Amino acid sequence: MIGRLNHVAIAVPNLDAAAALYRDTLGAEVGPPQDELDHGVTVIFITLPNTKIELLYPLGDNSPIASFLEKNPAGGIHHICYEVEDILVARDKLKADGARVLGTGEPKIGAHGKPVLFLHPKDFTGTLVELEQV
Ligand SMILES: CC[C@@H](C(=O)O)C(=O)SCCNC(=O)CCNC(=O)[C@H](O)C(C)(C)COP(=O)(O)OP(=O)(O)OC[C@H]1O[C@@H](n2cnc3c(N)ncnc32)[C@H](O)[C@@H]1OP(=O)(O)O
Ligand SMILES: [Co+2]
Repeated sequence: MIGRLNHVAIAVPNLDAAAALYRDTLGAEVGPPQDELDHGVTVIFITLPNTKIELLYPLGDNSPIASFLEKNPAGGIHHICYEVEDILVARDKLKADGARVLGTGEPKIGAHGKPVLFLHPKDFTGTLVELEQV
């Protein structure tokens, strides 16, 4: 059901410092910051030859990454995002198999303008999974 790896997201305590590390030290193609109010994060995408890295920084009072950064003050890998062809078909199959879909259970529009959903990390070997319809 899942397709390509769309991105690996890393929560960071300092977005500018993380962007500089990827641009200047690692020589990667680093995009501009995007505020995603609906998701409570500011993101920067880093384009690699075979996938993307999504740097995440909290935005607003109820950011879903706030407690993650409290527990991991230096930052860390927050989620992985897999592409799916039909997010509702994928959601319904996963729910039928017992997986917990986070939030309202309805897709939201993600940073690429496409529908996304999140799956509980406890149901996926301790890894928060994002699905993005492509
Ligand atoms: C920019 C848009 C979009 C895109 O297009 O790419 C994005 O990527 S937005 C990214 C931010 N959005 C989200 O993460 C939404 C989904 N996340 C959530 O709903 C919550 O973060 C969460 C996963 C339900 C966790 O909520 P939280 O309040 O932090 O709960 P707990 O601290 O109580 O955690 C419960 C339990 O789960 C473990 N946990 C939490 N986060 C992660 C994680 N990222 N990876 C692995 N495990 C995680 C946490 O440690 C707790 O475990 P126990 O202590 O053992 O109970
Ligand atoms: Co993401």
